Amino acid sequence: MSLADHIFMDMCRDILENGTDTKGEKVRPKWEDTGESAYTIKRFGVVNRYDLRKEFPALTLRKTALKSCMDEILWIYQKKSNNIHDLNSHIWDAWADADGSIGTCYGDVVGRKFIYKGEETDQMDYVLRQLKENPYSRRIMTNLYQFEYLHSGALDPCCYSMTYNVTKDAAEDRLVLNGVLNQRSQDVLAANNWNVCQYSILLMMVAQVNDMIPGELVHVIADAHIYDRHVPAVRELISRTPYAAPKVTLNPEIKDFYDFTTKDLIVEDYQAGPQIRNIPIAV
Ligand SMILES: Nc1nc(=O)c2c([nH]1)NC[C@@H]1CN(c3ccc(C(=O)N[C@@H](CCC(=O)O)C(=O)O)cc3)CN21
Ligand SMILES: O=c1ccn([C@H]2C[C@H](O)[C@@H](COP(=O)(O)O)O2)c(=O)[nH]1
Repeated sequence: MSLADHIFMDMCRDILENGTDTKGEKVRPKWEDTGESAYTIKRFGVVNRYDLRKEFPALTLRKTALKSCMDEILWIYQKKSNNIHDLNSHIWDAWADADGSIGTCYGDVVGRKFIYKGEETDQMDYVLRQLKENPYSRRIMTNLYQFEYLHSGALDPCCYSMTYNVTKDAAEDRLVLNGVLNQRSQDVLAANNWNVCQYSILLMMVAQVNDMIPGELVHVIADAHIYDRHVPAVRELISRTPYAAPKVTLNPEIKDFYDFTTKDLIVEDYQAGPQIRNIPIAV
């Protein structure tokens, strides 16, 4: 039985049993079909730890579209694009303008140039270089929450910072790459495991090109919520019996972060419960 399923089930039960309801309060998101406010049951300050050395944290209660979520993480951190035409899924369509742009958020912010110690770089190149040259630095992070660009982005980034931190596996005499993902807002049914798998794959890619072992992902969520329309689906989902975690690896031939494609993600033995079709997404 996968550990990630247990973490997910415990988090959902905690939100449903101990969370606070935003019903009747002033909230931003709406349901696209009726224009009604999309209320949630929310829990403040959820922290989940995943150890990639034990298993890949894909949910088995239902399948997470691992190639699609890798595609979105490559869109943001590798292609550094803000245009949905560079994305193979349709998850961002509702937020794009007529040209396909989601404005100054996500990939646009990752790719913005700045000068660091006299050289032009961007946030991802900074991380890759620091891990090579100075792996024990405690200053290795990306931060997408840039106040000057928020007004012209389609959505304020939800997963907004990733801090990379290196430890040592003394037995194997190799470095281990860990990460803290900070998320200000989490749609638990639509995107929790989606985001967890994305940043796990990102950690695996960055570890591989630095010859490190992918270690722990610590996911810190400020506002973990279940939308009102999602409650029956969540209750049904967490009543299911999980399977063992799948085996998820990367093509070991890839040595440059910019060479990874979704073809390099190898998913084996992914057994999961039935898909929940047509989850409504609050906009
Ligand atoms: N309310 C809300 N929830 C979100 O999760 C969310 C937003 N808004 N706004 C922007 C992005 C878009 N995100 C999404 C939207 C849809 C799926 C989704 O439907 N995923 C499907 C699979 C899609 C596929 O196969 O490509 C799933 O079953 O997980 C995932 C992330 C995450 N974000
Ligand atoms: O990667 C993502 C992107 C978005 N979300 C969810 C979290 C919220 O439900 C909405 C954003 O609404 P805000 O009012 O801006 O918080 O999108 C997610 O879970 N993961």
